[in-house]
Amino acid sequence: MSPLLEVAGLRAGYGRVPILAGISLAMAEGEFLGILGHNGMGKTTLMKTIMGSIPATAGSIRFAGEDVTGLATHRRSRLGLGLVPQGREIFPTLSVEENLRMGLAAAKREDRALIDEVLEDFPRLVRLLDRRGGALSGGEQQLLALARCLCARPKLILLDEPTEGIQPSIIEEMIETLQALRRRWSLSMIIVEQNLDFITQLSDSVLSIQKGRITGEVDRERLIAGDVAMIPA
Ligand SMILES: Nc1ncnc2c1ncn2[C@@H]1O[C@H](COP(=O)(O)OP(=O)(O)OP(=O)(O)O)[C@@H](O)[C@H]1O
Repeated sequence: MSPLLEVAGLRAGYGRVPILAGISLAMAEGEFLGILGHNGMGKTTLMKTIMGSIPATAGSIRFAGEDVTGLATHRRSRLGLGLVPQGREIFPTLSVEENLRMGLAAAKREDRALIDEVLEDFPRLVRLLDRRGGALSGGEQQLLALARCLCARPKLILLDEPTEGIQPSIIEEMIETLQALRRRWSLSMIIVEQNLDFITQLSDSVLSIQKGRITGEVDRERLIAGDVAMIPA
């Protein structure tokens, strides 16, 4: 079976500054792939280039059997790519419910029932539907960003540093939510993280990224042992 996502020789950067130096990776449908790397190694740039908000300067991105390298972001969304961005980017003055409606904009059909289905996996958000996004805790905002992304029914979610600045109790809840979503929906996910425990619990395999290159697969036993000496800063 062909991979759901296939990235080959991908290069991208900001102006004349190259950041991604030829990234290649492939993942199957249903897979949860972790990408581990320190600050500034190019994780967010990779997510944005796959999503299309940063143009690729070389290489290719194939998703769900199509070459999407030159496609606009909204067209990639329609094909089933979804991004939960670093820093969450929820709308602070809109209510939780309104934020979820914004997620419907990327959906194939704008249907309130899509929101209700998503909320079944987010009981904490059901209690907060009328609250302004800006009045939620960081962890609640992260759950909202994930739920908003799910409203568009993505096949592949790109989850960029979801644990950044979030209290441990909500990180546990996020792990449980993601595991439940995985069981209930046919989802694939790329999880970009620095949090070893989070990435280990959720990923089928983990790649390390350094200075815009994938430097290899991280050994699972060493990950579980918390031994990250092989990923120098
Ligand atoms: N808008 C921008 N303009 C210029 N350089 C940028 C821009 N955004 C990021 N960079 C640089 O690109 C490099 C990779 O950044 P990126 O955000 O992809 O890293 P990261 O691995 O996601 O790390 P972090 O966790 O700190 O976000 C860094 O050196 C960063 O300073």
